[in-house]
Amino acid sequence: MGLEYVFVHLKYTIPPAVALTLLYRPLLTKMDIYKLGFLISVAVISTLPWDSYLIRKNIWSYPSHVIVGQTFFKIPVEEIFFFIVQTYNTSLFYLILSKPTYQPVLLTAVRGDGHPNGVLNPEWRNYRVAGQLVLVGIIGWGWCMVLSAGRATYAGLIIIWAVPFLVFLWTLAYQFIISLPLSNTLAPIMLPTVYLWMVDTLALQRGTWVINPGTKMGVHLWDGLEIEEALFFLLTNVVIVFGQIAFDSALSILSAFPDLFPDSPPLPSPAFLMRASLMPASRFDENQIAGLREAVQRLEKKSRSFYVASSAFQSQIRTDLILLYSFCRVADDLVDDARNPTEARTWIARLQEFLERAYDGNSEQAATSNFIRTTFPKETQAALIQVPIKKLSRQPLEDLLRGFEMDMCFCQDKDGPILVESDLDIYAHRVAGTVANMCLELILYDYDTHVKGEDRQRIIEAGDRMGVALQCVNIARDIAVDASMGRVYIPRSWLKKEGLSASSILHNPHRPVVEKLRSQLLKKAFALHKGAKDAIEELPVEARGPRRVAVESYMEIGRVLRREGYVVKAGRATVPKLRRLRVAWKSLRSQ
Ligand SMILES: CC(C)=CCC/C(C)=C/CC/C(C)=C/CC/C(C)=C/[C@@H]1[C@@H](COP(=O)(O)OP(=O)(O)O)[C@]1(C)CC/C=C(\C)CC/C=C(\C)CCC=C(C)C
Repeated sequence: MGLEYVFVHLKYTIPPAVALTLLYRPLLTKMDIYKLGFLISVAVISTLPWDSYLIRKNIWSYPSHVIVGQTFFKIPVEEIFFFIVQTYNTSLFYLILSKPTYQPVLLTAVRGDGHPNGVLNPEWRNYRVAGQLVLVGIIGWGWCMVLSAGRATYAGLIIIWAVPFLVFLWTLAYQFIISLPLSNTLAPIMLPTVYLWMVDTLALQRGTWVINPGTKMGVHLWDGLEIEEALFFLLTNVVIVFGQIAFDSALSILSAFPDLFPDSPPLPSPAFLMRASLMPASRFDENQIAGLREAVQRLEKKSRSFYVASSAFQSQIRTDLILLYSFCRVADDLVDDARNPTEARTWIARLQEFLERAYDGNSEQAATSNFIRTTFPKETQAALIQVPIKKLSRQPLEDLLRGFEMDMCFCQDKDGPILVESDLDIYAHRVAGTVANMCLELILYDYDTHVKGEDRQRIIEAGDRMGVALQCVNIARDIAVDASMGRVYIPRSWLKKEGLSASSILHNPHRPVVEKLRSQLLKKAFALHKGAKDAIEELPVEARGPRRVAVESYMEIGRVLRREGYVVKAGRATVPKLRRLRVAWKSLRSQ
């Protein structure tokens, strides 16, 4: 009995596992644990018979003085632990590096000749087949090596065992494997591979495991690293990363095409995921994918805070929040960017009609889509068609439109609708409390939580107050921008106390006393934030960190505004990128 192999783990595989776990822990979701558990089980089950065969055939061996002696099917327990820890570490690399990527937009609808809706991206079919042919060719080559029963045997055995998994995973997820950035594919493969190559070099040199000279080629990648070992670690890491990608591809299909899978559960079974993966790409709705792309671009362009926050959410809720953002943004912009008050009112009336149709149980979805296509500008249509209306109640959307109507009052009356602080509360509730309400509805729906009755009401009310807090920060930030649009959201009663009127702000929004009013708005915002933030901890555990990121990234604008000499871009105080990332990280870690 020996502890040599145990020390390899204690020194080289467990420390990175601990470090990666600590790094990823704030973002770890039930779905990640499910994915990890599934892939580790597959790795162990599929490797056991192969490894056992290799040991029985004496292709590799473990001297008895380096292992503790406990074996399963002749495989030392340390070796079985290796399958687990390697799959775990490489998977965590992938999870960390792929987090910023919003994957559903990488799906591509593919149709060939003879499809009733016409040909679309036919070259993708060639990519799939070409990949399959190359991989099957490699398997054939591996068989020849094995059949030669000579020095290429071990290399051949590695190939005929690992590459069939790759054919399968390529077939399921070739679109993602091709389209994901290299930081999500090549990096999580190569970083652990090169590291394991170095560990393997040490282990072979120390004789922790030994390869039979008769079945290896004797070629070294570098001094001390047999080419077979290099190939083994490379291929196994490719299988692990492709396995993760195939999982994500299925989840993306589920979140991008809810109509194809209306019964999708929050944690779909492997069979359900397989059904999604095997959905032919000819059935993907390219308009839906284009709509998602538009929505993400809109979010990235218009709100850095919510864009950063969105990457902390997992697949389904991330998609729904992005679509909700897109709808709110488009509706707000239609009204704000109208050329005159009549046009703005027309947009509000049309949005109202959209709501009536969307919530009318007798109205066909196709008829609503048709109404949108004939009534709204092209670039806004997808945002309206794709808003996850089935998961949202009607009242907050109605109230949001009433909030936009309040904005219209500035056109009739220079003093506007915000006379006293309670008017500010009503306005902020309508344009932001409602948004918080809808975000919470989506979270509670997507995580399938059973928060009901008083508990649900308490969370929704806290969300409303948090929305009002965020809106106060928004108003404090935009005093000058709003004034340029003829709007003053600071209550007249506050202005009066400073001897001012709405006109004086419109005339000069940079006068020194404005800083005092800005502080007053921020004081209100932070008081509301303080009273509401604890309710975030009552949300489903995986939504807490990301929700904190969304709220805190926005409140950070308020913190920046409280400091003297803040940086202003396009008339607005901004939070520098590094600081935004620091806030996101801190919010994720605080429990
Ligand atoms: C992570 C992610 C993708 C989140 C999306 C959130 C979302 C749907 C935001 C919609 C934003 C929007 C365009 C609304 C229209 C009305 C409006 C302008 C509201 C103001 C937003 C600020 O956006 P921006 O700075 O881009 O606005 P302007 O350039 O000035 O036009 C608001 C300040 C409202 C934002 C309010 C929220 C997102 C609510 C957040 C609070 C919660 C979810 C509640 C937290 C939970 C508890 C239990 C306390």
